[in-house]
Formats: sequence, C-alpha cells, structure tokens
Amino acid sequence: METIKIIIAGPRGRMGSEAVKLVENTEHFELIAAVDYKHDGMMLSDLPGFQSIIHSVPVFSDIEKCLQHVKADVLIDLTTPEVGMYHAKTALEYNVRPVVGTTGFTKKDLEELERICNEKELGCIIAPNFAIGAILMMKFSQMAAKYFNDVEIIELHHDQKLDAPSGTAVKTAEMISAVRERKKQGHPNEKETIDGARGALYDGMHIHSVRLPGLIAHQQVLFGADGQTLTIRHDSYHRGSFMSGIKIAVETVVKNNSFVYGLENILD
Ligand SMILES: NC(=O)C1=CN([C@@H]2O[C@H](COP(=O)(O)OP(=O)(O)OC[C@H]3O[C@@H](n4cnc5c(N)ncnc54)[C@H](OP(=O)(O)O)[C@@H]3O)[C@@H](O)[C@H]2O)C=CC1
Ligand SMILES: O=C(O)C1=N[C@H](C(=O)O)C[C@H](O)C1
Repeated sequence: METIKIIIAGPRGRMGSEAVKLVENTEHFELIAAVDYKHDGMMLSDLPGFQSIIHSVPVFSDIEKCLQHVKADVLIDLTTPEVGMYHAKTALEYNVRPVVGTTGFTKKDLEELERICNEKELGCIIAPNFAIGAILMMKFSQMAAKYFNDVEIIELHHDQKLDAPSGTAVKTAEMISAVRERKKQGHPNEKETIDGARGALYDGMHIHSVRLPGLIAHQQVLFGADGQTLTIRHDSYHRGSFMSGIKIAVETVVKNNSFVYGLENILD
C-alpha cells in the first residue's frame, strides 16, 4: 500500500493527540506536519506529550503556510467549527483531501464544501462521528424510525464540548427525518414553564444535550408507541473508539473524488 502523507490540525487536542498516535502507529501513514496556532515554527516533538516522535514534524500556525511548505495527501482536522471550515476549504484549494471530525458545521458550510469538491473533483469526508458503534446506532435508529415516528434524542457529553447539540445528534435527526413520517410530537397544547425544557426542535423531534464532567460521548435514541418503547444507545468510553473510523476515512478519501458527509456512506 502506498504511503499516505498526512497533516493533523489540532494535534494537542483530546482527539488530535489520539490521531497523532494513530498516524504514527499505522505503517502506511506518514505524519508530515501539524497545524497548531500556538506553536508556529516548532517541531511537534518539542511539544509536551510528543517527545517520542523521532522524525521531524514541523508545526505551522496557519494551514496555508503549512500547505505551501509540505506536499500532503490528506488533512485530518480536529479543531473547532470556524477553524475547521477554513482548514477544509484551504486544503481543497491546495488539492489536499480533508478528513474532518470537527463538528458544528452548518448546512451552508456543508453545501459550500460539496460545491468545491465537485468543482475540483476532489474527495472530502466530513464525519460527525468516527466510532463504528455510533454509526450503527444511527443506522438502527433510522431503521426504527420507519415504524416508530415518535422519537426523542438524548446526547450526553463531557462538559468541555463547545457545540450543542452534538454533530452526531444532528446527523441522527437528519437520518431519521429522511424516513420518518412527518409529525410534531407531544401534546398540541404543550407549554414550557421553563424555557428549553423540551430541548431543541428538529423537524418535529426533540434533541436534549447533557454536559457533565466524567462523560465522554454517549447518545440514546428513544422511540415510543402504544404500550412500548425502544431505546438504542451507544457509548464511547475513550477516544480510541474513534480511531478505526479515522483510519478508514483516510484510506478512503485518497481514492475518492467526491464529497461525503457521514461515515455510514463509506462503510461496506
Ligand atoms: N467526529 C468524531 O468522531 C469526533 C469529533 N469530535 C469533534 O472534534 C473537535 C475537537 O474535539 P476535542 O479534541 O475534544 O477538542 P479539544 O478542544 O481537545 O481540541 C481542539 C484543539 O484544536 C486546537 N485549535 C483551536 N484553534 C486552532 C487553530 N486555529 N489551529 C490549530 N488548532 C487549533 C485547540 O487548541 P487550544 O485548546 O490551545 O485552543 C485544541 O488543541 C470538536 O469539534 C469535537 O466535537 C470529537 C470527538 C469525536
Ligand atoms: O466533542 C466530542 O467529544 C464529540 N463530538 C462529536 C459530536 O459532536 O457528535 C462526536 C462524539 O460525540 C464526541
């Protein structure tokens, strides 16, 4: 297998640091640079936690500067929504294929990236969740939604998470919405006595976001019908759970010339 040359944006982050380990430990992956706005001009091995990296991995504060200096195949972005969008667009400009785990992208952002990919005939994968179990949880929820059109999504995350609802919850709601018979749930005269009590509303469904220290990433999708409920739940207990999905996405994106939103679209 040919070596895939990779840039990681956000290497010090909870996900970025795991992704560095994944790339370093995968034979046909090569980490050739990192983008970290706080450490321009340094080597990754100079940063705390990366001393074991024995080859040189230059760090750039800006993606554009990075892309001008190194010849990469793939950018893995694990930063923040605003930065992630800029990184993905700039990578595509330089013919580098983005694999983006960063969540919080708007519909408009996704449409813009799809348009650029089509124009440039380049692959790009945006995956709100890289955990295979989470993909199955979303697919099973979509299957169930054909038979149960009353559903509530509860996502639970660590309290350092910036976006709510989670990218996974949004994707789940989108997948359910594609098959669910339209329905505004709850009593027609339902009234919140405290704002937000019923959560966020997506196409008649409610999404609830829980943030607590101790949690990592969890979601349950609850379906209800006459005399029965069905609960579909997934739990990520550590960030290693996302790494096999990142590996698949990197291996796939180098062969792809189109835009993909959701890992379910590339899994066999
Ligand atoms: N798709 C998936 O399966 C998963 C997706 N995620 C998503 O991934 C993203 C990252 O999550 P997580 O690792 O927990 O977050 P962290 O806050 O731990 O990591 C984000 C990193 O990005 C850095 N950063 C911010 N701005 C820039 C910039 N301009 N250039 C380079 N780096 C920058 C931050 O640095 P600093 O802290 O110094 O500001 C930080 O190190 C989130 O959007 C999250 O929702 C998370 C888990 C799984
Ligand atoms: O921020 C996180 O931690 C996670 N973010 C993603 C999301 O928003 O869905 C994926 C996973 O839930 C962890």
